[in-house]
Amino acid sequence: MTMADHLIGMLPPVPDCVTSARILLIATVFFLGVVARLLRNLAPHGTRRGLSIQVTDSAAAHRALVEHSASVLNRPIGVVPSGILTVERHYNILAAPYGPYWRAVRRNVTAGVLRPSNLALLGGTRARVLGRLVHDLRSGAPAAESIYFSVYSLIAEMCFGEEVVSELGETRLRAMHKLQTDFLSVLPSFGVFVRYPRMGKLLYPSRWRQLLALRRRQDESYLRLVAEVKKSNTDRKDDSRVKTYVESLLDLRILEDGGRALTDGEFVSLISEFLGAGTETTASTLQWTIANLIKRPDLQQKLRAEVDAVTSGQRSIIEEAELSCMPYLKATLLESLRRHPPLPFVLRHVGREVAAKVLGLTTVPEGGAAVNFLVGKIGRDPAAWSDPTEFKPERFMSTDGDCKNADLTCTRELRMMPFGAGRRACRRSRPPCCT
Ligand code: HEM
Repeated sequence: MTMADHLIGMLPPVPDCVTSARILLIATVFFLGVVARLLRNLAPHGTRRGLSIQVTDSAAAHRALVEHSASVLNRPIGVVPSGILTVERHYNILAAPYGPYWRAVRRNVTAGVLRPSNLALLGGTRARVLGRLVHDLRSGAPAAESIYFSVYSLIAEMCFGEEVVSELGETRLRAMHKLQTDFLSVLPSFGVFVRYPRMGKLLYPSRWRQLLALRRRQDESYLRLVAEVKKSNTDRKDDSRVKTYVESLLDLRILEDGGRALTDGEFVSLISEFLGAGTETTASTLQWTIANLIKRPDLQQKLRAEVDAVTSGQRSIIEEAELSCMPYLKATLLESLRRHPPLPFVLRHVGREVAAKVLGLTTVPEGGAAVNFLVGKIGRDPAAWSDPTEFKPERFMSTDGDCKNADLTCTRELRMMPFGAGRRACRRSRPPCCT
């Protein structure tokens, strides 16, 4: 007997037409209930309304992400917005399931373009981009926009190379940056197509068309640049320069998958990720750091004194090697990453057994659950940090107190994790003075 039958059974005998009306009413209420639940689950911003577990305890995060990192290797596909691009296996690194492809593309970026020795060779590019940023800010250009575009230009050069980017020109580079920000701002609302592929397309046809159009524009602009990198590579004799990200992707072979090269779809996903992940995180960190320095002229003065000491007050550019002699700059960046981590949480798919054993959760369904590790809250935990909401770089200057909390690798213990933790952490992309 269904719930509707049960309810009808409880009704007193009434004329037929009234019974039909009641059945219709009950059926309508049930139907509306089902539709309401469905729509709640299809919430436009991609937030999962089902089982959502949040971890704010740093010891539990360390146990799960570091001590049991071999068991929590994947992100929950249905909840990661970029998962939408994986429908045809066009994985980026972030969304790729653990396996040969993930290992190959991750190793390629960490041991290649983001290798500290490689980054050290980019001093000239950084100086040029910084010079243009200072010029833009002095001429009154909007600060946030200028910071984001400067970082984007730097990451674009690391991706395609100086020659290809300068041939592209500023107007077209700005258009590409706009495409990237448009894409990132609507990406969360596309999560619905990953969780409910058929129903999502049926209920949100215009959003689906918007996704396809954005992806097509990415295909067109990135693949054209890949072709130009390929062409300029064949013409070039000089091997001493820094290898760009696209060059490394062109050389990459997935050995455990028959030694295949990357597909066009994978190229587009990986380039989009590199430009997006590299720009948003770095620019947001810079923006928060500058905002805090503007609010606190006393901190600005301390930093100025350190810069003057290193450059003897003569130069506006700090060399890579000099960064290790700048403890106050390091402390300021660490404090910025602790107080305002660009990614406020990291996600993992956690199996039922690990959830019970490591996190003490006994209600996780058989297939496991999505777990949010709240990076922001962990970095502001009053049990681990004194005055956690204050912006105090000094906490990282002493050899005792909060200073011991600065281990960004989270290997031994975890008190802040702006770069995540465990095998899926963002490695090798830390600011050079914070490694
Ligand atoms: C201030 C700078 C940055 C911060 C704070 C940051 C933060 C993060 C965080 C929190 C994660 C998730 C880690 C986890 O799940 O445990 C991540 C992953 C990732 N980040 Fe970064 N990131 C930064 C810069 C960059 C840059 C410059 C790039 C590349 C150009 C990059 C590429 C990636 C990639 C590819 C992943 C996915 C790693 C994987 O799933 O294996 N990040 N990042």
